[in-house]
Amino acid sequence: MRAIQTKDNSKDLVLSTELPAFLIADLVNCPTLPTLPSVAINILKIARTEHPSVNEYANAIERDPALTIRIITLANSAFFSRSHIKVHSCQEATARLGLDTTLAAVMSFSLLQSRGVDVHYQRVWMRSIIASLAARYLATRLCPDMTGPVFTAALLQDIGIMALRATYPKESNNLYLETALSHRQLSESEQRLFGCDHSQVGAWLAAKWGVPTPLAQRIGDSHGEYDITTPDKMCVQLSGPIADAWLSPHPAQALMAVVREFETYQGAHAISLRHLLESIQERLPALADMLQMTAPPLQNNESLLAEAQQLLFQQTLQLRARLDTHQAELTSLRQRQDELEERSRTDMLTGLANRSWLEEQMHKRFVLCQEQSRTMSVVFIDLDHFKKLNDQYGHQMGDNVLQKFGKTLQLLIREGDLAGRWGGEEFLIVLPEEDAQAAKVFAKRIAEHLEITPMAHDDQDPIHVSVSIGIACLADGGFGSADELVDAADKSMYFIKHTGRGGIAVYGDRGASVTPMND
Ligand SMILES: Nc1nc2c(ncn2[C@@H]2O[C@H](COP(=O)(O)OP(=O)(O)OP(=O)(O)O)[C@@H](O)[C@H]2O)c(=O)[nH]1
Repeated sequence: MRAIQTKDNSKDLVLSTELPAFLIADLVNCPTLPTLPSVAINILKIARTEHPSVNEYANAIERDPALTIRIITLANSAFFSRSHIKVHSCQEATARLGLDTTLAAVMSFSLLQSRGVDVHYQRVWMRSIIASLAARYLATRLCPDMTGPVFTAALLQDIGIMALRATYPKESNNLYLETALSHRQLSESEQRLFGCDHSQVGAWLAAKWGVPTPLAQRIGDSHGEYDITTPDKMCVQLSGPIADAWLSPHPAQALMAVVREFETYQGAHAISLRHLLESIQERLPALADMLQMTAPPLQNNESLLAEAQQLLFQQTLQLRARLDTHQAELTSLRQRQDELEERSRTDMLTGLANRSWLEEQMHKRFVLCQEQSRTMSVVFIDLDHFKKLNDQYGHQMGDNVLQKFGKTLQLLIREGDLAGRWGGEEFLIVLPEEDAQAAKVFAKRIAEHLEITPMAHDDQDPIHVSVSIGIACLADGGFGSADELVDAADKSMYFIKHTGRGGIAVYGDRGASVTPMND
């Protein structure tokens, strides 16, 4: 890649556009590369001087009578003439048009005259003409001081296509005659074929002709990301898509896309789309005429805008509907995840916490108690003679008993307690902040409840179960882990099993605290 050096010695600017070396070599060696007639070259020379004047421009133009007539006609057209006062000399015309617009008019007229206008050039130039009108309108709203330079850059933004067509006629034939390609797609295809697109080639060509560097730079910047920090650059960048929309077979849709792009620009409120379209409409015939082109049929701005607005509205509705669907999907995904998490913590038969969740919680609570010097008690419960119950009434009845017992525990615990199924017919309850005595009171309540409440019925006959309960309190022993605490409660429970079942034992306080249920 090579940076482009300009001949612009009046300002120390270097064009920040780069072209691949092979492309520069091909362009330089191309015998049919677009050139400018001497009148245009002279005007460019004047443009590069420190203080170009209207007189100097007019003198240079007057050497070409055909060009002079065109410039005067343009100055008298509705485009530039608000009053009905006609200008008659090239000097008056140049003064009315301004130096930038005169330069743009001279260059585009010269280029079109030297090339002849085939169908493709007709299309490209019509785009440029519409773009220049759009850019001019935008500039009057966003950067009024830059109206002239913006207009000129927009009009010349596609000259790179002329250079690429001349240098690569074979490749260009397929590329540029493909009318279905959008300008953005065209630019992408050029990138693939030539390593850069026509905006950069245009900047190179302009620099080679000796146009002032800022103008060449604006041509080079006409594509790419919108730069909202430099309104003059953005006016040229936006002008292309507006022209594309104007020329599109579906202008409303294309215009809607432009509106969307507008919305991202904070100065957009200063722009009325209706006025923009009206301004293009009003000025297009005169400019097209000056360049001996046929302007496309007039648009019905009212219905175009109405259609674009309708489409925008529909699109917004569709977007909202899609958002709602996404939101609903997200909510149901979250619900599903919550359900899955809940399931992974729950014992399916009883609905209590399962063993793994109990162990995890025990571990966490144990560490917390140790850090904060707090206590907790663990109550280990085993249903007595459960095998016999299964044998006598069947496994299903055994399940019913376990379920009912689970519900009973849930009923009897307090908020903050944690009840779970340790496995089979074994249950564990964690009582935070409770000492052994309080845990024993709780255990007794369970036992008493079981005495009066059957856990199932066989026909009409109530089925009662008794339980063996072991208790361990963190404060009562030197427990090194949550497992050791559970183990202690388990051992106490086994003590009851071995001494006849249906009782409560507290770890570390054996003998004295073995409590039969009917105590
Ligand atoms: N219905 C049913 N039975 C279960 C379930 N899980 C374990 N059991 C049964 O519970 C019984 C436990 O028997 P044991 O460990 O001998 O204990 P037990 O019969 O209660 O005797 P003790 O504990 O000494 O009073 C076994 O027969 C298991 O099959 C379950 O989910 N559903």
